[in-house]
Amino acid sequence: MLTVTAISRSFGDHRVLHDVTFEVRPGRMTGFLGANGSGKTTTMRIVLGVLAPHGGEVAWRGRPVREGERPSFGYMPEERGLYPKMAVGDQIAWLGRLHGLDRATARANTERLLDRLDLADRAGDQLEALSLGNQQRVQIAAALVHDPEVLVLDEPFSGLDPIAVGVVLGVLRERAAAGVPVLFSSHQLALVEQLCDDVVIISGGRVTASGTREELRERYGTRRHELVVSSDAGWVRDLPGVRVVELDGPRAVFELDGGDDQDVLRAALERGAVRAFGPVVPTLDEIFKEAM
Ligand SMILES: Nc1ncnc2c1ncn2[C@@H]1O[C@H](COP(=O)(O)OP(=O)(O)OP(=O)(O)O)[C@@H](O)[C@H]1O
Repeated sequence: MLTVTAISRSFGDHRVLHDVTFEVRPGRMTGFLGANGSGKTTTMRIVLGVLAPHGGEVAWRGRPVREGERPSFGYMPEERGLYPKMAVGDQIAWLGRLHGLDRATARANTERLLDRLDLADRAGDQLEALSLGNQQRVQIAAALVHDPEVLVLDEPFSGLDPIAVGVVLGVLRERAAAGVPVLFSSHQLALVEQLCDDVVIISGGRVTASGTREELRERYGTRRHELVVSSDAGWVRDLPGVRVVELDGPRAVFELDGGDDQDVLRAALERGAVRAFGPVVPTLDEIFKEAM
């Protein structure tokens, strides 16, 4: 388990992180969500030891990790720092060597990863000759070549087409299944909704919600209910203890304000057929807006 406890950080007088606390569990994909400037990159850089916190602690397997002690972390930074003129295969293998792999293992890992990322035929090309999406796949290979114990990826899916998302996701899921905690940031809520097991939402440098995807849905989702009947549902507005938030012909979405959802169902059945009835499962987008 990777734990981030009460991390704080300022730049000059500007406090950008306030007691940031969350965990990234082995074998899980954890999505790190936040608006621009909310503190995702700063947090990730602290987790990686690229930046020192002003308070708090990062621990891996129960032991605090300090600067220079993170050789087995794989990092994909937001500013992609690879060499444009160097051949893709040489570059990945060289990064593997920098992480302490012997030459044969570095080569073998490079080949396996490029093959897995559908880049085998581009190994001899200069990085800059690749499309941006393919360069991004190379970045993933760079973060993974040394078989890291922990993966931290800043916006790994931005700019990828749906096929590339699937390829990269497959590779990351494999690592997660092998027991690696995977933390990745993203703005693409719909994508995160499909991909992640756990979610951490950060706003203004504070964690405003965290938990499994299902927990967040439950926590934020039990308030709204949907009713679909066969004629106009306007009568729901007159029920006591019910507040209608959306009304569209036969469909009403309502919140309970002291009322009971089963009373609403009974009232609907007394009037005729009920086509649908139940709690509305919120999208991550709705949870995100509420948690901001
Ligand atoms: N080196 C720095 N010096 C001064 N301020 C900084 C520095 N790095 C980050 N900040 C500030 O810290 C805040 C958080 O930035 P950060 O890059 O962590 O946000 P983010 O959530 O990753 O944003 P984005 O989604 O836009 O990448 C911002 O207000 C930013 O201007």
